[in-house]
Amino acid sequence: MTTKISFQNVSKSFELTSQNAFVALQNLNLDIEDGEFITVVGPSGCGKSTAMNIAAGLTAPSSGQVLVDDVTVRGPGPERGVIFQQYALFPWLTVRENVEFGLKIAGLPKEERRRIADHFIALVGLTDFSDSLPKTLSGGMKQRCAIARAYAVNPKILLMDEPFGALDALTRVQLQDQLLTMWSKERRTVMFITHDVDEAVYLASRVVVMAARPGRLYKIIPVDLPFPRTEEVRLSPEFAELRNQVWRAVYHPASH
Ligand SMILES: Nc1ncnc2c1ncn2[C@@H]1O[C@H](COP(=O)(O)OP(=O)(O)OP(=O)(O)O)[C@@H](O)[C@H]1O
Repeated sequence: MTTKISFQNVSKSFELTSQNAFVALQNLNLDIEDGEFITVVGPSGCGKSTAMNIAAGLTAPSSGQVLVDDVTVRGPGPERGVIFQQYALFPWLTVRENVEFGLKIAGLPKEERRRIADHFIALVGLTDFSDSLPKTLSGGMKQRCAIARAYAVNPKILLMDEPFGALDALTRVQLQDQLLTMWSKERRTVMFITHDVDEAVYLASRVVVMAARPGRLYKIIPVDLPFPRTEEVRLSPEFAELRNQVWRAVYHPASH
């Protein structure tokens, strides 16, 4: 197995006053393997988004470094697709135009852009809405569009910060399944932040649990559940046991 993303002693402090700094992330060491799906959970303020933003190249670490394919991250790059909780679609572009956007920037010819966009729009189940504007879509549909757009440019890494956080429970479960289906076909490396312990266990091959004040890695819990993950897996005693284990690590870190 090869390491795709490597957090090496990554710390981040924010200056509050000239005398006072807040440590958002302390000495994070974490290797994510090529093609792995990891989820990151932890109490509010434990530095999950900070860690992801550093990997995305949107925030610089105060010390340490993140390597992607053995190269230090110094800014955003096309091999890393980022998806946030807020859909961040261009409101004046249709679903297809949104999905084609990155391909256009990359200079792909029109027919190829269209073929790739249509493929990913179909994968997320939005074919009938290809010509719709974002404002006419539900929250779940907007997020599907954002996922198709991120996938279309073929990033080897997907960094997802609570992408399903704003969605209702049913849409959320549907998008989890769609994401896993796409992941199993096109093995990207995924780092996925969530507050939802069930979601964390359902999606991941490893759950990374962080703790707060200062933000740090607390525990890594391997998820030895079979893929594809199905309703049967979700209802199994093994799933329940893992969920309890993650829950205890997140909410009662000192008690075990
Ligand atoms: N620009 C900033 N200036 C000062 N403090 C910041 C800044 N960005 C983040 N922080 C602080 O760093 C800590 C970690 O923030 P971060 O957003 O990474 O946490 P999180 O685990 O993603 O939280 P949540 O689950 O609530 O989204 C928080 O206490 C936050 O207030």
